[in-house]
Amino acid sequence: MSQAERTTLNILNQIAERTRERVAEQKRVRSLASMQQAADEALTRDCERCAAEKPGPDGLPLSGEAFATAHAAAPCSFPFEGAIERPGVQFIAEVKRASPSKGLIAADFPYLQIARDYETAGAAAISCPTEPYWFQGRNEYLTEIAEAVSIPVLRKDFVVDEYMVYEAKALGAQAVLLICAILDDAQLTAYRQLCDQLRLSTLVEAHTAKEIERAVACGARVIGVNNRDLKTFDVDMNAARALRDLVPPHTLFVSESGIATPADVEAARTMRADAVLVGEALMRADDKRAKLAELRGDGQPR
Ligand SMILES: O=P(O)(O)OC[C@@H](O)[C@@H](O)c1c[nH]c2ccccc12
Repeated sequence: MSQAERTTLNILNQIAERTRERVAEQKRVRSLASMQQAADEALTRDCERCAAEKPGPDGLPLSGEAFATAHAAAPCSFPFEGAIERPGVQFIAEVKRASPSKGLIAADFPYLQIARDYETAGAAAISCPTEPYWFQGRNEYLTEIAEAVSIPVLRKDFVVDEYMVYEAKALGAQAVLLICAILDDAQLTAYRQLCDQLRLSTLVEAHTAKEIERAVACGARVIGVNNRDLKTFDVDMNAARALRDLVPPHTLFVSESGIATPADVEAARTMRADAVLVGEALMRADDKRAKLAELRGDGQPR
């Protein structure tokens, strides 16, 4: 697609279109089969870790058939979901250098330090954009962050191809964002099920009642409403509240974007959100731990 053709699309579709080109470029460098293998290896490493947490009667990790039986009875958990289903509003803190609506947010970008600060400050999970052109993200940030912290990491990208799901697993993510507005029903279901197989959680993002319906239909266990309309960048802090009741009771609910004050977090609490996804307000704060404590409304930084 030419630059001229691209500029006639809304920003979300521009990013999705550029992402399809990015995946095509990547596939030339590394095949789908090779990416699938890397994802499988990451899954095997997860299962080994999970087996080590279920030692046999002799205290040694289970192996072979004993492991298979124990694993079938109690498969590896989904740590991202475990982290945000804890009581109270949990924080998914975003490590973001730039965004299409705000341009450069953090000229100084010590991403590992930021991720560690979020973890010490009590964030439940980290969101890491890997989109290179509008968010200035990098796959390496995700891999390094996932190694540096023990809380789960969400890969924030514009998934438009199964390749990106395998890649998320290979990079070390525990969760993947799926945006309803750029995927059809068949893709939503296929990618969500693939995530299940790879033991990746999905945060399925909706912005309209119809999209919530589609998110539920694809089997989403975690649904997020983006308060920012990705087609216009307009932020409406009532977007999440307006759609909240359409989300079934046992589905985890995340209010995303525009959260900047303790009152915004309080609003999330009153709408029974399980988590908030916060980027800019944290990224602009010099002291991230103090800002998280302020947002949480519990005074002292951790
Ligand atoms: O920086 P904010 O306003 O706190 O928003 C964070 C996050 O919700 C936002 O980056 C986001 C949510 N969903 C997305 C989808 C694509 C790109 C970006 C997003």
